[in-house]
Amino acid sequence: MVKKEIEKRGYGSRWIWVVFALVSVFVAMVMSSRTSSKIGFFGAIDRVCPCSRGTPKYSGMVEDCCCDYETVDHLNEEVLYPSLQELVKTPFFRYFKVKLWCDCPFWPDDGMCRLRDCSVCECPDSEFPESFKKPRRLSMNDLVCQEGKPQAAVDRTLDSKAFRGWTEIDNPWTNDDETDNDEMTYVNLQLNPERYTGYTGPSARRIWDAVYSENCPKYPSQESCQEEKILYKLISGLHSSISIHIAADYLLDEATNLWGQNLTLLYDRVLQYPDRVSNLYFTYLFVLRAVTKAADYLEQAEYDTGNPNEDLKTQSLMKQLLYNPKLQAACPVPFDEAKLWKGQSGPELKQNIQQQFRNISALMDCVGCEKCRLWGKLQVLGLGTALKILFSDNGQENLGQALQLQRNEVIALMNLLNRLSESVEFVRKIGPTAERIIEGHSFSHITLIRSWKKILSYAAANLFTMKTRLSEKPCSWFEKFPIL
Ligand SMILES: Cc1cc2nc3c(=O)[nH]c(=O)nc-3n(C[C@H](O)[C@H](O)[C@H](O)COP(=O)(O)OP(=O)(O)OC[C@H]3O[C@@H](n4cnc5c(N)ncnc54)[C@H](O)[C@@H]3O)c2cc1C
Repeated sequence: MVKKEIEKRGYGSRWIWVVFALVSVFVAMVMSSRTSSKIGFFGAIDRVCPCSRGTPKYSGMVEDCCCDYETVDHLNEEVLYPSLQELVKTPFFRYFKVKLWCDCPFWPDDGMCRLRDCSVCECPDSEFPESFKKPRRLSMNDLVCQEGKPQAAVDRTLDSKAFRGWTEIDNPWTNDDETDNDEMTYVNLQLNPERYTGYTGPSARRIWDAVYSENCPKYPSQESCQEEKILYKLISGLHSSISIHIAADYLLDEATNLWGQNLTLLYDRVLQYPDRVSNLYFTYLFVLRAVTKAADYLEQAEYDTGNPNEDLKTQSLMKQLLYNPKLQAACPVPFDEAKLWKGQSGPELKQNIQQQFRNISALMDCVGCEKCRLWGKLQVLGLGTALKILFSDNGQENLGQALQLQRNEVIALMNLLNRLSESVEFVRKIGPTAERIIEGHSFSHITLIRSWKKILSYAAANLFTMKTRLSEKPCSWFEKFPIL
């Protein structure tokens, strides 16, 4: 009788639909979580329709610059990125002179100072030609010193060419005394790519906190003047670039030594904060402006490493880059430095900010991972060189007369520009895909879980009402269950 009554009222078929709907939601959830675990950080790129790009997220002028996002992307992809990739491989640009000691002036009692002894492991002089100025080869002790992480140690192997020194003039924006001394070592940058090293936790956090809170006035604050904002943006842009390199070359599986891209990290640390992306573009244009401003100086510099063929190639690559017609036409003045340090307080402000930047430079000696210290020092010196180029003419017409650069500064400057160019290219190429995957992924998860929870609580609370409503004249599922 009951069965007949159910059939007469049509409950049977309707309940089947309810069960079917619930099972579908469940299956969809399972499928989604499976897909996402397969997606993980990688591999999902093929699933995303390349046509659904929509309008670019970043458009218009890069803040405080004279060039828009689309132009930067285009110029970087077409001109700068390929040229810089070639340039940094040349013998002149691949060796960087650096003091790798952990010689922190701010917190001498930090436990990481145990790194100091390990970082300067002296090797027998007979291992290297005289001209190498005491380079040091990686020893087993070095590995022990990198907080147990071999990927954080710097490979000090050099090839058989060294170069002649340039003038040695101190950079007022940086802390290090760049003159040659026993503490300096030459590093082949090509053997030490900037990538994931496993350096994380309180030691890394302490450096960034010190950089931001102690040296960079908090931003955005209303009182911040233009120059202070610029210092903040330079540091933030550099920080974004470091994070992007970590994401682009990440140790996915330590057991199998598998390296690849970590899109979640890219999203979590950079992409989800549009200001960090725009600060990257700002820093890139700032450094590019310094390079183009010093074009005449850089063109005439001596790129002599004792290898005439390679040195000619370096000179020619530099010229191609500095006087590229596309660059000159599309973005002739990427950043206008003339508007800074104006007014009565200009000179004092400049001195203060110079001191702040010197502190940031000194903080690089506190970085508790050798490879991070290497790239941190190189890039801060690169920024210091850009600042020196942009702000050392004091309004003089002829920059060439006021400017004198060290070889190491030029190496740091061009390698920094290359790092930033790689980051801009990575964001352009991978950014939209990473955003779609991560945002779509979390959206589908959250939406499905919420729907599922709502259905269960709705069903529990309204079982009786639901039964009554189902017995009414059928209508659309959406009218019956507005929560869907
Ligand atoms: C000089 C230096 C070089 C390093 N180089 C490497 C390296 O080559 N390889 C490697 O694996 N690790 C490197 N590290 C460590 C790395 O930068 C991170 O500190 C580490 O991976 C831990 O990351 P986190 O998630 O705690 O956030 P962190 O990147 O440490 O950021 C700390 C805090 O700074 C803020 N922040 C983050 N990014 C920005 C930004 N772009 N602008 C403004 N604020 C920001 C956020 O509030 C964040 O919580 C380096 C660290 C330093 C200080």
